[in-house]
Amino acid sequence: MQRARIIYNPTSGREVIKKVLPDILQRFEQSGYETSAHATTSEGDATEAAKIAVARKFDVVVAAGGDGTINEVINGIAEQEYRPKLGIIPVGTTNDFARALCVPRNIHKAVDVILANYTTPLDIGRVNDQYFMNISGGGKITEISYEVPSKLKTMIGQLAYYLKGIEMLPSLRPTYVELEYDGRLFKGEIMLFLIANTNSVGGLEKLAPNAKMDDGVFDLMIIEKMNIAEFVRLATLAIQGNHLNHPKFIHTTASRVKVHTEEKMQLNIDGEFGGLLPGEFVNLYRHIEFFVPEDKFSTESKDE
Ligand SMILES: Nc1ncnc2c1ncn2[C@@H]1O[C@H](COP(=O)(O)OP(=O)(O)OP(=O)(O)O)[C@@H](O)[C@H]1O
Repeated sequence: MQRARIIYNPTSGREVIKKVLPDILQRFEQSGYETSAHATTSEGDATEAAKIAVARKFDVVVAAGGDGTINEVINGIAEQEYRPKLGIIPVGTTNDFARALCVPRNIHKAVDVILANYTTPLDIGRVNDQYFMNISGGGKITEISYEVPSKLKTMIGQLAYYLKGIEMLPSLRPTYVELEYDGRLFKGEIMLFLIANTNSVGGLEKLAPNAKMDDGVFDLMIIEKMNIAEFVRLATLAIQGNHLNHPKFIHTTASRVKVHTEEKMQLNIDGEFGGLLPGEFVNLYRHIEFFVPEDKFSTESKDE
């Protein structure tokens, strides 16, 4: 019998997961899984719970929460030799991973995806000793999201990020960086750089429209020094997907990126604070098997 471990964050999003957990457990049991659940207690606990699930050789781990929880679970699995298959139940404030994986935000439909039992191996990013699924980056603007208190996030959701973003804009300033990527070099002042593994970044689905999760490369985006008015204009273009030809927007792909900075620059990993740069980003090719909807993924992966 297959064994599944559900790691859920009871505080994610609007705290709905707690109420539906018995139903979810029952659905897994009815599908033939022996299932147990772990409620996370604090920051980092999902990583520990995932490591324990690996040690106990669970066949399937399900991460139920927002992007923060899913990132923590990935951090518990990615460095291990035995890696259970990973399912996602998105119940967070931001669910960029789920969007990238085409996993529905309806809890029962997300469970349907897992129980349909179709998986595909996807790339995972590593920077220094941390892992990310969606996006990493640095620059003054990326220091926004984790300054939003989590209470506020639960109350007003996504809007909190935008309000905080607007408030932070005047403090946006360029930083000098040196970026070495697949043997090439960029030197200069930038507003921010982003290293994306998926095309779903902070709800901007057209930011890296061609990013694929199983090609072994990141989309590297560099926004060169500009004034705030220009930056706001570029951000507006990005929402519509019309930013790619902007003269100060550099867009390329790379499987390895090394970043050096002279002044302190914070690293953002999947929307959370990830320590300070320098850093080396490595794409781990098709590293974890994810449950995904077959109709959205099967043709894509068969071609390659
Ligand atoms: N019991 C808990 N109480 C408080 N915080 C917790 C608890 N369990 C986990 N956390 C922390 O909450 C953080 C945010 O959770 P999560 O990402 O699941 O939800 P969210 O904040 O609603 O959504 P998102 O991160 O997508 O915005 C996690 O990174 C984790 O460190």
